[in-house]
Amino acid sequence: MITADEITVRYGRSPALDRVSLAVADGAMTGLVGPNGSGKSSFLRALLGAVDRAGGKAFADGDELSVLSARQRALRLAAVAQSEDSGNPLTVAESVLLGRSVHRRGWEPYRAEDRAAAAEAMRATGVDGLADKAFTALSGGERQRALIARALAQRSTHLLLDEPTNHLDVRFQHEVLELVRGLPLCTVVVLHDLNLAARYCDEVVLLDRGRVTAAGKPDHVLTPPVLEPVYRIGVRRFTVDGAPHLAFSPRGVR
Ligand SMILES: Nc1ncnc2c1ncn2[C@@H]1O[C@H](COP(=O)(O)OP(=O)(O)OP(=O)(O)O)[C@@H](O)[C@H]1O
Repeated sequence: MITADEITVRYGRSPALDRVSLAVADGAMTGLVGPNGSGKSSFLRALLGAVDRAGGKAFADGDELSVLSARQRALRLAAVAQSEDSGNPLTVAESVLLGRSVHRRGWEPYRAEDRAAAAEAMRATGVDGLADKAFTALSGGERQRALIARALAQRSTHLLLDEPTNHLDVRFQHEVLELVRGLPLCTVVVLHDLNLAARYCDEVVLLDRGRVTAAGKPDHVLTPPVLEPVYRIGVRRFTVDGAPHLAFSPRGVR
């Protein structure tokens, strides 16, 4: 379980996140949505300890994240950031195996179970056919799937994904989220595509200018009256396959 309690992040004087609280249950997937610059990535960075918090606390399974060592934190949280280093000189298989580093002590060689976990993660994300290809030679979508494979190979109990569907074609967008939703993990996923959030997330948290504007089931959060003032665009809502489906109209803003 992830619990964030009034997290505040500042870059300089202005707060990028202002007392943001949320809870994600085991096995559940929470979507973090909101306009550009609303603080979504900053929230993930605050959980990961990649930015200093100006206030608040964050817990994974009851343990305060800021007091854990980097290794202890990595055993709990696996992450895929928005843009990851593209200068990686490794093959896909080697890159995915890096997710197992946290399970090794010092310079110990990888064990059979590390290779098995990496192979399973590559199969699950459909990059097993690319195992020997250089990471730098991958397309944007292939690279994204390899990064997700690396995070899955880590076998942490919680997963943080920053726009994991970026660069993915429509089929893989759905496949990746279907896959992630089916994992018995506690997942926070930043999504720009509100229709993907509606379909795959158990809960949605809407951020606006660093604050939580709405939170709850997609059905309750992803409504025209909630979304229109935040995104300042007209929103119409339909139902497709039992999930809310939104259409946007720049001229329709109320
Ligand atoms: N390293 C930084 N230094 C200064 N300001 C920053 C830094 N990183 C983010 N910000 C600012 O903090 C605010 C929140 O940024 P953040 O990247 O968390 O938003 P976001 O919701 O993830 O945006 P996007 O949807 O565009 O990725 C923005 O105003 C941004 O300009």
